[in-house]
Amino acid sequence: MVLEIMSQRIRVIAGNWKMNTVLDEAVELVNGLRYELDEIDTVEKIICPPFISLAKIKELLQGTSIRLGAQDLFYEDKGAYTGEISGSMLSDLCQYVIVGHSERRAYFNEVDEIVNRKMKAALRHGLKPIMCVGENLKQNESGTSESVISEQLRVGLSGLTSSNLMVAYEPVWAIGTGKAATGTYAQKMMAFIRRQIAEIFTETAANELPILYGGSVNPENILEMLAEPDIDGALVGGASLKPGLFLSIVRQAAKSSC
Ligand SMILES: O=C(CO)COP(=O)(O)O
Repeated sequence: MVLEIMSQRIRVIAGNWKMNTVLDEAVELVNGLRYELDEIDTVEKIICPPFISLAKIKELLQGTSIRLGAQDLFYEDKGAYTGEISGSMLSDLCQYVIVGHSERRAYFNEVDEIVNRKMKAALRHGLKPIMCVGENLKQNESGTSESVISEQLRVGLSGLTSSNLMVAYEPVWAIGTGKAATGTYAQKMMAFIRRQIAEIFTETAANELPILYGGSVNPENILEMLAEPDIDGALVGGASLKPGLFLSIVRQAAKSSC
């Protein structure tokens, strides 16, 4: 029964380029990836470049199976919010948007209430949000990981009219450190996340919703992650900037598809 439900979820590998690549470099990176990535059809492949490259990359990806995502959005639709980018601006450029990444929570004071407003804005504009949750090192060491994540989910997902989204579990201590969580630990946390989602939405929604692991994912550890029943894919940072590494991760994910 569990296996049957699992097989209904798709494999997803998303690349979060963060604040890397000027336009020319972004074009070069996409050109180095798109033909080979396009051929892999059992994985949902998403790249999330900086805002300024989205329009150009949209053109380069036209007619391919590679999806485009933004790294953030603002919760208002338009107006006097200097520097911000709204869901309405993104909706004809990309299909996905990362919301509540731990770097935004840490450096830009994005509290759960803001994450929630951004989730609503994304859904309002037909974008599929990838909502990030995860504990930091201190919370991990003090044994409060589950309560931290539970609160992030409860507030972040409150009042949503749709569960057409993904969740990324990214333990902050594993991001950019080269120290990925073990598959066993990530599975434990992600099974917990799925149970929380069942309570917030429904059992069916929880079974259908892809949950991705993020934090030092590379070609060496991707299979360990994907062998776990509640890990449907990965949100990849550093390794998504290297075409060879990203392709290797996606290829392995394709082989591990049910
Ligand atoms: O933050 C991440 C993806 O959103 C993970 O980054 P790294 O893969 O570089 O650890």
